[in-house]
Amino acid sequence: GQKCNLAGQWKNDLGSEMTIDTVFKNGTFLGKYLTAVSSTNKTIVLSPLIGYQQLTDLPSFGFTVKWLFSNSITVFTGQCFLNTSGQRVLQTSWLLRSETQDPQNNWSQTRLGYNIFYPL
Ligand SMILES: CC(=O)N1C(=O)N[C@@H]2[C@H](CCCCC(=O)O)SC[C@@H]21
Repeated sequence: GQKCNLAGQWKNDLGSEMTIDTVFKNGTFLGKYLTAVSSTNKTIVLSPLIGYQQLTDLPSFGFTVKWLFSNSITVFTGQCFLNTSGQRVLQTSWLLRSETQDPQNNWSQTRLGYNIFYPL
């Protein structure tokens, strides 16, 4: 059985909220991401995500968010754990890739971070 499924609503310490809709039998899932922070000055809007999780007890996963308010993409990867109280926790790393018109700026367009998500 699946101890730590990704389906449901999640929040991280930045205050961003994520909803993972149905996890299909092959581990694919769809969802939505409402970020609380942005590297742009654009108005933040709910953005779609697509991902895969393994179908093990404490699954590894990956997903991609296509931001609808900025020309950038974030890819997340991580694993689902249970804390000592049996609560699900998502330990993640991410890469935020921004777009630049000038290839000379390519070196500076990828941000890396780590973040933990808790069930909402
Ligand atoms: C979980 C976490 O750390 N993050 C989160 O919840 N929001 C920020 C970034 C939002 C990017 C918005 C689009 C843009 O600024 O181009 S994705 C990684 C980071």
